[in-house]
Amino acid sequence: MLQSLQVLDQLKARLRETLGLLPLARGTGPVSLILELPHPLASAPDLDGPRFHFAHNHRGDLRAGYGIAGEWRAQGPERLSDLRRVGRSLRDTWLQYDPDETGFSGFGMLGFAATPETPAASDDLPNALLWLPELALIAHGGQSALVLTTERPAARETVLARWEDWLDRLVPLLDRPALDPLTSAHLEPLSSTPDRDDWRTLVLNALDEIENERLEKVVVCRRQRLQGHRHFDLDRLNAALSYLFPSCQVINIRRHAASFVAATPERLFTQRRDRVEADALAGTACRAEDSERDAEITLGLQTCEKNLREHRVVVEAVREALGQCCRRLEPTEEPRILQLNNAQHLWTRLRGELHPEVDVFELAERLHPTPATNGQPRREARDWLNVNEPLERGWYTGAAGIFEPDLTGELWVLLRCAHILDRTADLYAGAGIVAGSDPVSEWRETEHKLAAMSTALQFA
Ligand SMILES: C=C(O[C@@H]1C=C(C(=O)O)C=C[C@H]1O)C(=O)O
Repeated sequence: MLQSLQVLDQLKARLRETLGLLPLARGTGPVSLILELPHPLASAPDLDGPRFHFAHNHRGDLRAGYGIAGEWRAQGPERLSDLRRVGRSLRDTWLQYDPDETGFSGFGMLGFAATPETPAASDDLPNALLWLPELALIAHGGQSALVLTTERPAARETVLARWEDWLDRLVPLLDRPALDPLTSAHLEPLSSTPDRDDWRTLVLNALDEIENERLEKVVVCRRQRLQGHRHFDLDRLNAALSYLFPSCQVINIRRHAASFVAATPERLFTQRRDRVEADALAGTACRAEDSERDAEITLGLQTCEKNLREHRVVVEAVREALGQCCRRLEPTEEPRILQLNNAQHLWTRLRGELHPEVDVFELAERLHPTPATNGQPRREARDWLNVNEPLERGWYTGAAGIFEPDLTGELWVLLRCAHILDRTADLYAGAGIVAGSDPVSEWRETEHKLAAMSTALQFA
């Protein structure tokens, strides 16, 4: 506590010293002040109000945003080009002040629902959202910083008061001891949409489309509602997900009362300058406790014609999409295996060098949705799902991530996720259907995928 009070005093002093550098009264557009934190940051605390949180345990990366310095919403087929226009004007006007020479800059969140037409499920999450937080935390490579952002023009005294208030709320929580674990809780399974029988019909209908060559692959999904006996604690849930899924991106987005949470293994893409890397992840098998059995399952996945076909469809589509915005593509490697504690997947990484001016909005437009979560051909699969899937996906199979002021960044496919309010969690999972798929094993596959979130929820 004493330590955090000292840090608070130091940061406030640094804020007063450096605020004068910022041209708050001149021009328009955001301005960010980046202040180094004296200690490494292991987690980002929750504060009341809107927040987003991205944490990747294996990489040691953490980005969190609180409050709203700016936000832009869009919906419909032009949603990403509409947000791109906003992004471009941000790029031209967003000023960065990094007096501690951390090398970090301000950042924002870009996220969107599975389809451009999906109405917002409630006012929790709009269809597509570009969000600049007022306060942000970043930890990377053993270094951490805090970023304060405001729109210009702004009065110096008002900005100082607001930013000091953020520091008062956040800094005392930074060296809070880790939470003691709770006993694991029983979760009551409520309804599944579709239920088992309707799932069978849905998969058989999809197989008909495939047999009649109208579709090559389609990904169908279900929603499982779970009820806990205590309110789910989002900090504990983040910690449990990061521990159980250290190679996944743990995402937590809250605008109002409800939270959207995911621990996703699938990156839509990472863009750094003119380099891009994207994941093709499709083809799934379970894990086994016994290591010999587990190795057999892995081998089975690597040699299963149905899974390899399902995977190839995604690799080809991602490669084609990247080909439209890359001047050079690296040769495609053989699929490897991505192992999670509840499932293993066929995984291919694709890399390329982008044409100038390509940004996260264009990459998102070209790559999303991949056939890993939608199907092939893209348009036909989406139309078929619009008519046949008995639920709104909302942000499940949409994408979310971080964008930098130069409009590069990284987006993740929103899988292994739940929409959480108080004691109720709606979990989502899907499975790719290709010729040879079987409704019973595809249902089982969704159970394994749902287990990612339900296991962590027991400790939240
Ligand atoms: C659709 C989901 O996962 C996707 C589908 C996969 C498959 O069908 O094998 C594997 C990974 C993901 O791309 C999900 O987790 O809900």
